[in-house]
Amino acid sequence: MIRPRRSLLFMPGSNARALEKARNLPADGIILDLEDSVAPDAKAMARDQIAAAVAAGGFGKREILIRVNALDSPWWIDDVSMAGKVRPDGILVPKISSVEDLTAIANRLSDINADLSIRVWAMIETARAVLHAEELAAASRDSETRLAGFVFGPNDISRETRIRMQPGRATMLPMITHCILATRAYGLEILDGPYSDFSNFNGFGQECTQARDLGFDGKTLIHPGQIEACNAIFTPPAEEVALARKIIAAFERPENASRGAISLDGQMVERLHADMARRTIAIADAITAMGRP
Ligand SMILES: CC(C)(COP(=O)(O)OP(=O)(O)OC[C@H]1O[C@@H](n2cnc3c(N)ncnc32)[C@H](O)[C@@H]1OP(=O)(O)O)[C@@H](O)C(=O)NCCC(=O)NCCSC(=O)C[C@H](O)C(=O)O
Ligand SMILES: [Mg+2]
Repeated sequence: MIRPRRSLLFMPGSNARALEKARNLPADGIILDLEDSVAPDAKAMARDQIAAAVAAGGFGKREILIRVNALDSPWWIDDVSMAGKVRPDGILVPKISSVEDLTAIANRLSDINADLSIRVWAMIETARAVLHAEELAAASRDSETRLAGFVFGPNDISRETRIRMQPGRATMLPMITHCILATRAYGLEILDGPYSDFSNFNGFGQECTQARDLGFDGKTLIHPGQIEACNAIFTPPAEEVALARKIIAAFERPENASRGAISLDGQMVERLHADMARRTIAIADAITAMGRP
């Protein structure tokens, strides 16, 4: 099933007001954070607050992920145990660097008999994760890993590697493309990292457009003011959807039944374009079904 993931909004699990607001924000998904946005002495309170919020429900069709703490922290076992009980759509695990890390999470989920519907998302935000991106993506062939996709983490990458984050992201493009290729080779999804300068709407729009064109499925966000623009940029434009329907209709005509390539409005169109068109329509229909812009 195709699920729109244009916009996934992070919110600190310690911020009760943000958790309450989440139920009415037009993001495709919500990431309830226990990691970097929560101070060490607030971890337990945030865990309880997230558990209560997810158990209470009311998030509609929004995808709910819980970002647990990293495997080298003292909190991750309690975080994963809580997530296993309250059954979000998935958990997002920061600083995954090896297949062994994925196995540790899978084992913990299995030990607590966590529902199989809970998927695992890996943050790719260490040098080792980028270097091993293909190996990590390939681990999804073992269904026990529950791996659904990657979320790129530019801030931690920058912290560890000293590669600077710059407008246009020239410094990070090679690794971004490398990660996108790894996910697509194994049929996984990938979301872009957040844009921290949340009052810079121009810069944010440019980064969303770039993310879409690079092939990301959507972008993670840090402020509600980023949702609308992000949704608009990742929504297939009406003319693209109309063209997609035209391509499919053209291949369904009896005279084209045995043709691989046809001419449509002066352009060569092949069956691979019909495959792409079907995906565009599926995404557009899924967005419509969510009932929000
Ligand atoms: C960035 C913020 C700290 C800014 O907070 P604040 O100054 O309070 O914002 P506003 O006054 O503009 O807020 C207006 C209203 O919107 C609500 N709000 C704000 N942010 C959120 C949110 N993320 N989710 C839900 N609601 C939110 C406020 O409560 C106000 O509501 P109201 O009372 O009705 O007026 C703050 O936005 C924030 O904390 N953002 C999330 C930070 C976060 O989660 N960070 C972790 C993810 S990013 C990361 O970890 C990097 C990654 O791993 C990497 O390595 O790259
Ligand atoms: Mg990070």
